[in-house]
Amino acid sequence: MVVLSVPAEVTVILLDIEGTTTPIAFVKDILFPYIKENVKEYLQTHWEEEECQQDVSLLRKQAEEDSHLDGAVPIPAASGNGADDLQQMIQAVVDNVRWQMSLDRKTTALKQLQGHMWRAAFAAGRMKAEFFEDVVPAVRKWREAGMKVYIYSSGSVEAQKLLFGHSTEGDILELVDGHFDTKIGHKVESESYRKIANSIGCSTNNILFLTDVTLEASAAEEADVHVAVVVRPGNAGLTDDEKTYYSLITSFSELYLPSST
Ligand SMILES: CSCCC(=O)C(=O)COP(=O)(O)O
Ligand SMILES: [Mg+2]
Repeated sequence: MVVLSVPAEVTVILLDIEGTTTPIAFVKDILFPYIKENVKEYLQTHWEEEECQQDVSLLRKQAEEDSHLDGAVPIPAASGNGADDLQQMIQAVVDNVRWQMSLDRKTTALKQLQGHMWRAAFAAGRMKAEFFEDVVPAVRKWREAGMKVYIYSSGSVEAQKLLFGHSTEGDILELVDGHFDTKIGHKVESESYRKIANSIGCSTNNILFLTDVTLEASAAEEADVHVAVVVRPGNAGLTDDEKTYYSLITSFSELYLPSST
């Protein structure tokens, strides 16, 4: 087995979710279709609720920022003109959500609504989150060795907690010391990793970030974070240069902590 030694200065392991702890297929074949199929009904049922209105406001703001993009779907402001107007607005939100999802956009607005929609499905036991089989044993071992374990995903913190709280391995939320999402910044921007270190109270070089996306690895590395690229079944392929440049792991069990036995 290939072994990757974790530098002695590392005290925090920061984990991506999709493609790292969790198969991309679970996200693409279960989580995302649930949104596409249920978004209209969800909006119709919850429209009057404060939380839903906040989600729509954020989506409308995002739609304004996206107005220059090809195929962007605007969300009109409410005119208060009856049921037809409401149905048109709901349809605009549905079209906007589907358009963003067709591009796999990671906007905070989209991720916030998705998190709220998954809440009911997880709570009702209609979904259980999948984790690769090496994840839970490795995370337990790292924590026993004194490491802190944090999550940084484009999925909202609320969605992250749903996944860890309702997994095929049971409730594994207690294995995580904290969560970050795009509210701290986008994963392809190095400033986000400096802010994460600051929020945890450590230096960036105390962090090892595991991700499947080399653009994220590159941004983290620019901030002096240690990185390893995770190669899982179903992940996007890497170029030869990426394979040479980055430390690669195919399982969390390949990480060797000098402090552990
Ligand atoms: C944690 S919620 C489900 C996944 C998701 O919506 C997503 O965008 C995953 O992005 P990641 O940064 O974990 O690759
Ligand atoms: Mg990922």
